[in-house]
Amino acid sequence: MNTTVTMEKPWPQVHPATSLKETCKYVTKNSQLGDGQFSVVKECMNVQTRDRYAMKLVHKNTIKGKLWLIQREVTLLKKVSNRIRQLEHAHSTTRDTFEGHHHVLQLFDFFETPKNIVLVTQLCSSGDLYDKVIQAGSLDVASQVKPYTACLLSALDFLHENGVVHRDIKSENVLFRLRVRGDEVKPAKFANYDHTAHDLILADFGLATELTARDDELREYVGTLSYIAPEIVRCKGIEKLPPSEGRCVPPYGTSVDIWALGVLSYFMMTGYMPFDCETDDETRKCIKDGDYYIDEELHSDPKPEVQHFWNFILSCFTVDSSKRPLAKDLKSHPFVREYFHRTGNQESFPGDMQMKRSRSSSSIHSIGPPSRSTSSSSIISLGRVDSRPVSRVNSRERNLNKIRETLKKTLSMTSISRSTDFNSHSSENKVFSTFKLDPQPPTNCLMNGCFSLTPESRSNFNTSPALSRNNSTNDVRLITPTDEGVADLTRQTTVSNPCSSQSIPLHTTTAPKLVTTPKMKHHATFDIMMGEDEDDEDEVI
Ligand SMILES: Nc1ncnc2c1ncn2[C@@H]1O[C@H](COP(=O)(O)OP(=O)(O)OP(=O)(O)O)[C@@H](O)[C@H]1O
Repeated sequence: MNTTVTMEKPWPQVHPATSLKETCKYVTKNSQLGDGQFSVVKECMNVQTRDRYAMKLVHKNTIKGKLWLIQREVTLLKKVSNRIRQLEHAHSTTRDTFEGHHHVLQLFDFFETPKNIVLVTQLCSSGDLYDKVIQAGSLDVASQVKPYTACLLSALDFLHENGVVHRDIKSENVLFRLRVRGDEVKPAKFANYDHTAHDLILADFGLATELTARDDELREYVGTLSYIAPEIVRCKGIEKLPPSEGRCVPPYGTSVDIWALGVLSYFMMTGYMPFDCETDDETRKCIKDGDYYIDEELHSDPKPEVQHFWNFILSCFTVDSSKRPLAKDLKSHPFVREYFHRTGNQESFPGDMQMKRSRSSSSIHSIGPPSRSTSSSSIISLGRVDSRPVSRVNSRERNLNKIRETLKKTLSMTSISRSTDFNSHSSENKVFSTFKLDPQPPTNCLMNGCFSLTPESRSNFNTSPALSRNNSTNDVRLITPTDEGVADLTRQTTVSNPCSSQSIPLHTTTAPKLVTTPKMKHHATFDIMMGEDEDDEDEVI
């Protein structure tokens, strides 16, 4: 995992003109960080602050009729990000090793262009957990599985406390952020676990939803098959039932994320999925029965952390969701509790002796490493969306040992010492245990989802650009052709990127287009470089 601390402020060479002072302008790299079913994600830079972000571009054509999905994602990310900032401003920290709110993807800005809905988020360019597990074969239980699980638990606790259920916890949605501050490097004496856990970010809120009072009726069949809880499985086909019958299906809540966390921890530990079978129906049956594959050799490993792991999994895989522990309860589980400040109330968990064995283990379970879940493998069978066939997440590779031999790399744990007692939780080790959120959002960021910076000028993504701009009441001057900053910017055709020696093109049409609309505000200037895609020609807002 590349955890290089990046301090430089590369790419665009914008004239430090004061006329750009209030302009929020982004340029993107041509290459993609990733893509999803509806979106392309690119690295971008605010040309004024030089802070680097991820820019998720959701092409409007791809979400026709499903705009509400993006609206929901933005609403949730905005709520969560606002809450994170509140906590930051209040200097609110716990004595836990991980601050849950630091590990949830932050939204910095969002706006709409004629072609795209654009989300500017924290940059997580250090890979994802899926790749980390696949490359290693499986992760080290003490130094990796435990802290990653604890960190995710902390993030889930934060989300659940704030009424948000993620519904798509999986390794592909766990990213590692770009480090932006030099002082985040942990001194060796505290590095008794893989400190990339501090970079871990839970992303993709595409299926997340808020648990309002109304949402005690969460009965949507959503998620990714390998990770869904039994109560979600029971919602399959609910949209085809008459309403009276549909209401008889028990609703679900935040505990679906706890189940998925169990699946994810299991995947980290073993490199394969607990419930996957040859067919989707078999997988669903195993999930409903809580029938997961147990490797006898691993299960009988007497190491305390391994035994604690199995017990943790057992707790997460409690089939009866009303008995499944909450995130805050699991923080005191022996598997992860060393990362959390101890309170008086210690949750009791079932003892190892009560652990049940998988009844059908190897005969039906598919224990090959899973193939990357593409976005289309997320189940989205919501009433208002066309049901799509559920594709399987996992490949059925059987030759586990061969693949493991090929893929397994020796984990570099040489810097790991085991001397620190994290139970003592001195404020001293806390200093190095989590990070300060950075970069701060640009002072002129939107956060109101419109074309202008003014809160008055709100957009619900359907507002026409002209209307949105007209509503702006911000007293800013218009860009004129003689605007020094813009002129400088637009004179450039390429900017050399010191990092990659790649040229970052800056288009030349910005200023003339901007000045043709008299009411357009200075703030509403965004340059979105879309790369080579013909449809993605430069956009000016
Ligand atoms: N903040 C980020 N930093 C770096 N890469 C990112 C970031 N957000 C997303 N990505 C990359 O882009 C991919 C797609 O992002 P995301 O999952 O949010 O899009 P999506 O359209 O919602 O996808 P899905 O169809 O899986 O729901 C991710 O798998 C990841 O590789």
